[in-house]
Amino acid sequence: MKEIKVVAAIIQKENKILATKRGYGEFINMWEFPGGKIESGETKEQALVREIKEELNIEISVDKFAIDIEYQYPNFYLFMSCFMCSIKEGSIELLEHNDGKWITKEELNTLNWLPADIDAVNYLKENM
Ligand SMILES: Nc1nc2c([nH]c(=O)n2[C@H]2C[C@H](O)[C@@H](COP(=O)(O)OP(=O)(O)OP(=O)(O)O)O2)c(=O)[nH]1
Repeated sequence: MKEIKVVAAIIQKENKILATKRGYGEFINMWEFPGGKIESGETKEQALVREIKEELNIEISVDKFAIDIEYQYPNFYLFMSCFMCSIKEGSIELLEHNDGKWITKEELNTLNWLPADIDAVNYLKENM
């Protein structure tokens, strides 16, 4: 079974976090935390900073580890590390997603999240 290693950014601003909607592929129109696959030679933090620049055109600071998630999808096994982040510079442009919104803890349950993200959503319900 193929394994993929991904990093995801839970970007916080005041009491909200950023959710983004996938704009293409197998999971189109489901909500996620922006991020992507770790490339060889990168640390998780480096991968996250690179992915967020590519996807949202902002500079982030990676502030704190949040949660590690493992999830078996039908065609791959996912390892995903999530970090609490904040915006250092720039304003968001959705370069790869088709929607994005700042949501409160109470709104977490209103979105159709990728299945692996349920653990991160539960983490946020306890920790944001
Ligand atoms: N970025 C991100 N990916 C997630 C989350 N939850 C989740 O199951 N994934 C999965 C979906 C993708 O299969 C994988 C992330 O890979 P990716 O963002 O590079 O997307 P992709 O598969 O479209 O990659 P590519 O074809 O562009 O190389 O992890 C999440 O919250 N954020």
